[in-house]
Amino acid sequence: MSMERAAMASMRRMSHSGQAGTTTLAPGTVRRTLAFADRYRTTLAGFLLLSVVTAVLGVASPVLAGDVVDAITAGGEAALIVRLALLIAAVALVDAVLQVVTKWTSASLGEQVIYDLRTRVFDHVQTMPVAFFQRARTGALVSRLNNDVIGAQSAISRTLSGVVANLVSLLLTLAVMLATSWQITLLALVLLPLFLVPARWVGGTLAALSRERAGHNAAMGDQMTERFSAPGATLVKLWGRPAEESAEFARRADRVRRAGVTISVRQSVFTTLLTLVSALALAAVYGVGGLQALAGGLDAGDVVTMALLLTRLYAPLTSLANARVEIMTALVSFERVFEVLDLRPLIREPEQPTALPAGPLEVRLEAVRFAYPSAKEVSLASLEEVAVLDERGGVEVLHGLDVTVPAGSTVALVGSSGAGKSTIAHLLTRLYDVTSGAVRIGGVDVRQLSFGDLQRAVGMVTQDGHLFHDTVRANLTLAAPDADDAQIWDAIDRARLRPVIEALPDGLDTVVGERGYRLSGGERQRMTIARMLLASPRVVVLDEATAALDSTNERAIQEALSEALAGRTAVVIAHRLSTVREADQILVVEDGRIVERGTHAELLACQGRYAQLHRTQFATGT
Ligand SMILES: Nc1ncnc2c1ncn2[C@@H]1O[C@H](COP(=O)(O)OP(=O)(O)OP(=O)(O)O)[C@@H](O)[C@H]1O
Repeated sequence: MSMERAAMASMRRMSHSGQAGTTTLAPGTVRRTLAFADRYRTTLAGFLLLSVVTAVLGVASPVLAGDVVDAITAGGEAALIVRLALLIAAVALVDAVLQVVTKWTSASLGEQVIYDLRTRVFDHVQTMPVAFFQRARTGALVSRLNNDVIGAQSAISRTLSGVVANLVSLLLTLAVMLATSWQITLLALVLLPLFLVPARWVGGTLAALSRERAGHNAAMGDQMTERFSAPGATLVKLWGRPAEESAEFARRADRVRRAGVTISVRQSVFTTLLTLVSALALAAVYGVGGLQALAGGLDAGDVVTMALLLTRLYAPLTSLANARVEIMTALVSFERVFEVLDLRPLIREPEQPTALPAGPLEVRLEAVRFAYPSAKEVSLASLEEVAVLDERGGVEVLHGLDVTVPAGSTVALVGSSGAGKSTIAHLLTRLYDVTSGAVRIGGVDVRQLSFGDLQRAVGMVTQDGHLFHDTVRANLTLAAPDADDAQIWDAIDRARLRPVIEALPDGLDTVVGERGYRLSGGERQRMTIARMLLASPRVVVLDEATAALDSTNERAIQEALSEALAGRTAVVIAHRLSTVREADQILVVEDGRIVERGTHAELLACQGRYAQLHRTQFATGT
């Protein structure tokens, strides 16, 4: 590698040195990183062996070149010169092959580390409770999976192996140089501070600048994802201040532009300086070496060898000078990955799950008390992008509920906003676990069920009817992947959706959802009903839409639901009078307690809270 290229490579490494700075690592990070690296020890050992062989070949070539010059000046035999030339060619050939093998080894190692970390983080994040996703910023989470994982692999594939390879190359070069001419070697080393001082200074300032640039880029990314999502863009159109949004974006883009120019200029000044210093050192080698050769203290070949070796001295030195910053940066990435892997999921699957009984299932809440978990229990400050986590939480929202929903019957939950109805629904589906008491399905505590059994037994239909950016078929068969077209159309018919799906450009294969074909609110709701019908759970938890639907939609949904709930145990957060009237039992929830229970007629007769709600909330219902 030429000195200039080495300097450039070293600069590139420095400008990537993002977050190191003065950061201190969590205790144990180094130990854990080494423990993690241990699984790659065979590949690492192979890589290091290759590095040693490459280093030996690297010094062999200058020594052989010197021998050629000596053979010429000594007026020696032609056969020796040919032999030496062939040897140089052989060294170059072996070196070329080893370069490819080394690249292959380090690339496989690096990609393997990325693969291992990525799949581990993804699998782990999937086990996190809903509360975690409600708090973490998606951008921060995605960055953890992308940037930090790549940063962490560089700790192993580049830094760990790079440091050793550079050290081997440096020591070998120095040894041969010292053996050839200790005076010239000392001279080359005296020039070293000229190399190292600017290298460290620029390394430090570039790291700070890169950090600042990364921060602004991340902020721009966040602004774009938030503002350019359909709901965000709508909000800005309706209420936002586009001029201020633009100014804010332009301010950040400008900072990125300025940081970019400064980084480039500093990099180029530094590279030029390095090239200059190495050229000066080369001049010194030729000058001092030439004079020594004239005085008979050195062969001409040694001068050539020294000059060639000098080009191999500074590259590993510059890399090693910045190794600390690089290692710290990579370790910080590792630490950030470990931080996510260390989060213990709040909702865990039992090791020995209990099986559910066959047939219709009773749902029972026994002395259920519940407080939403605090941020500390479910989240990380760095993923919420706040300095410290919100300490609040833990306030009890359900205060000792006892409810029994007999198998096959429907219970309607009514009450004012914030009373705790959705919270009850979350507990039935184990999006959260009770703080005390128990939720039992078919007599089994939900915490004793396997996730698969619980998911198959309890189906929740939510208000928002979220659809993935995928085909109608994929969205419907989410919980029933084996369903055939006949079953899918049957569910669509029962959800009163056939005309809607038939009118779509590609029928069942039309892409809907986030960026696909838009369905209306009522149509989306019927999609979720069709999904539930296909999955056919024995218990249905339903959060009725609060939004007023037009009468056709309303009737279609009502008919679909009545059919869907028939024969199943159902807990419905009711917003429509018709649902409430048809329920076998109505529970009035207020302030986390059940204040009244009975049928529609019974509750109206007692002229309490339900009667009041009936007059206000359900007055306009059908
Ligand atoms: N994720 C959460 N973290 C902390 N507190 C929450 C969370 N979700 C809801 N709460 C609080 O729990 C209480 C009950 O809320 P819940 O959503 O169960 O009410 P609701 O009866 O379903 O209301 P609505 O009819 O408006 O949907 C409220 O005080 C609410 O602020």
